[in-house]
Amino acid sequence: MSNFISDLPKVELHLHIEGTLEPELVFALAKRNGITLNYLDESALQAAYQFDDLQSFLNVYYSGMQVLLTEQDFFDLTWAYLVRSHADKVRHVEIFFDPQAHLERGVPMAAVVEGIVRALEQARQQWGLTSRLIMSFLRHLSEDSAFETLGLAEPFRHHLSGVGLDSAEKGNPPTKFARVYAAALEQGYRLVAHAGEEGPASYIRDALDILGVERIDHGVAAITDPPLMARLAQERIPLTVCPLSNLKLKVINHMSELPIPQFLAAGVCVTINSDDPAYFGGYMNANYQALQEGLNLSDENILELALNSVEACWLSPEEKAHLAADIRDHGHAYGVVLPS
Ligand SMILES: Nc1ncnc2[nH]cnc12
Ligand SMILES: [Zn+2]
Repeated sequence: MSNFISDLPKVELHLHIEGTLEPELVFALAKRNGITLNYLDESALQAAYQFDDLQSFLNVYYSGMQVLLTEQDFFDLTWAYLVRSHADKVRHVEIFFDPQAHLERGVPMAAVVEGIVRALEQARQQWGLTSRLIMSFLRHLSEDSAFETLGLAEPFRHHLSGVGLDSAEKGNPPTKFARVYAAALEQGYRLVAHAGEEGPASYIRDALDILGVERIDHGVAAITDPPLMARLAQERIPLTVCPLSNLKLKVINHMSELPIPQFLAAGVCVTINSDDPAYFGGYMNANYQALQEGLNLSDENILELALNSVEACWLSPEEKAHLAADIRDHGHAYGVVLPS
């Protein structure tokens, strides 16, 4: 691991907290909650992490999270992620959670949100690691279910910065959630959505034009649509790309295929993130490192990607300026300087 990457201050904008559930914690929580698992041990579970596409991953992801039942479980899950992220020099994180995947198992919204928020608050007090929380709707479920979830979130509204859209993309276009997004906007939520991961570039357009999102999660399919690329660059609409995820889910066959150099050259505000790091082979440092090696990126490119994440995040302008200065100082210490 290069020191330039490992010591670089980072911002993570695309992270599913349920996707940070490491095999070790699956077994510990199963034991605590009296749940019998279908796997003999941690290595047998890890061996199941071979995916052909997004759906094959989602099957394992939804099955794994069944060990999460109590507020303490969600605290422990989130805290374990924050410890790893702090070690990776992550200074700010915007976290997705999937309430419907817990509500349908009888876990109350309060246990989920309060457990996550307690860990986020502890990280802020202990390390100054800041965060935002984004409630994601599962796009394979109905519009009615998304509306019901939005209603159940009302008592926790003050903990939630935005809403997102995830799960199986193909066949579940953004248009299905147009009315839910309009209602969320009305309630003051910021809006993001997964689009153009396995789905077409037209889903990215629809997420922008019909849902009104300000940021696209993944968005790699934009590379197939030059006018869309020009628009993303012109409007500086951020893309939260997840390199190891794209590789593991076979969105690309090799890291050298990820269009990061093209996005940077076009002036798109592209960012690097870990998505579901327990399943895809690494957290933030591992994603930056695999990307630099696979694409022969310069340290200047890496610095630009880190600064893009600051631009794209939801901190205040003052907090952003402070973090960007720390990132530029880190570059200076290594002789890596970008025009401001
Ligand atoms: N990469 C991903 N795409 C869609 N839904 C997800 N849920 C968790 N990870 C996801
Ligand atoms: Zn994701």
